[in-house]
Amino acid sequence: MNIDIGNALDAVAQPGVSEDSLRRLDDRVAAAHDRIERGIADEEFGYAALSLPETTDPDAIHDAVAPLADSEYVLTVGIGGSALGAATVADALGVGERAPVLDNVDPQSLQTTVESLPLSETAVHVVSRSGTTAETLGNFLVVREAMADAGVDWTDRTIVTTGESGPLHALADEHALPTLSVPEGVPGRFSVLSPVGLIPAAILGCDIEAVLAGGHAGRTALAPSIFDCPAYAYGAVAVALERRGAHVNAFVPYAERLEYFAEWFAQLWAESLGKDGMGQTPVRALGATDQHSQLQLYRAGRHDKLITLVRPRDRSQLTIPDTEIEELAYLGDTGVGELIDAEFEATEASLAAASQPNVRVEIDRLDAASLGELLYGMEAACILAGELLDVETFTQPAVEWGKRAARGLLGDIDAPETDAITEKERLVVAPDRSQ
Ligand SMILES: O=P(O)(O)OC[C@H]1O[C@H](O)[C@H](O)[C@@H](O)[C@@H]1O
Repeated sequence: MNIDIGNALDAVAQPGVSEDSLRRLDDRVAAAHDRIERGIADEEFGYAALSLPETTDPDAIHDAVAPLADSEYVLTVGIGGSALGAATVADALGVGERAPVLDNVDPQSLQTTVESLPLSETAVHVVSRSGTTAETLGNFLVVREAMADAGVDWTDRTIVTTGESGPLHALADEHALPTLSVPEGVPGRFSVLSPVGLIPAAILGCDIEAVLAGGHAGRTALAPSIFDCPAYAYGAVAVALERRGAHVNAFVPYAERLEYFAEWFAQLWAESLGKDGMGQTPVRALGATDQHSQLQLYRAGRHDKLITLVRPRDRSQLTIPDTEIEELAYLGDTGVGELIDAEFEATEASLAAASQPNVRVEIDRLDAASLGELLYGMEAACILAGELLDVETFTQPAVEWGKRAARGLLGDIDAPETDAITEKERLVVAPDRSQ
């Protein structure tokens, strides 16, 4: 993974960061790097995520999924960090269509998804670190019943990834389901390089060892200076720009198969850094599609954004055929990859010409190893950003508040947070239907 931060410098961008400020920030990055290395060595909560490329055992994953190797589809049932990683990996490796995800509780789409799957050829991967998340368990109970109704033995087709205890763990024990652990000390949004993110890809025959090898390359690339370490360069520049007014981070991959990656990044950035009145708001976009919609704002709107442009350097070859239409002659014999790269470079230049800060992130190609490296790099960038902002990167109390309020409303727990729902201020405006 390479990062080009040239278009974030104050010589180009407004807001921008001077090279002098970057050099000053580098001292803090060196201290943060020491802190992170200590956290990794001591397997501290959160920091332990950065050792996953070494601690995740791909053989244990292969053994656990072996009984499900005949599956055409893998349905992941989870939410947030327990779903986005699996979807991101499967999508990026080209098996996304065979790896649907239930990460919401919309009755209509739940029903449509379940009805559309050949349940006897579908593996179900239920993931919940806590084992208590209402959306996940509710969805799973619906899927389980649909399987039973279709005459499919759900216990033969279900694999569970969860914490060391909790209701999901108890259910897995009771039915002797193959079970893997969400690694100790790793919050869901940092767990992609573990069974949480790798199981669907493994069932569908992808090279999970290569994903982990890419993560390992990211691990060995960590270094105490932003001028030597792409992941830290990204995290540090994002923080420096946020301090100067870039409160939004628009993450724009120029590869369809990285669309889910932008979703995964959004959770990582928002849940980890959105604290103490700080944190960039992540926005998801897709190049080149969203050039034809959002780019207007990114170029001519407020100077409150960092635009992160992501692309693979090598792409598969596909040529646009020659045409007899004279006005389109320039397209004939051009690679589709060349076209999207031209769009990428034009967008980057157009943002710079309008002094809008942007950063280029490049991977070699969209394969398992580069994906692992990119995932790891963004996690390290986020942890570094958390250190520089001095926030609690690995907790999410604001999310937990809402979870407790909802469970209280459903009568599961006695949660004081639930009172806020009944005490909500109301000023309802409805159409006047009296005439
Ligand atoms: O894995 P679970 O315990 O089911 O949690 C699933 C998700 O729940 C919450 O929304 C948290 O904020 C997420 O970080 C977490 O990934």
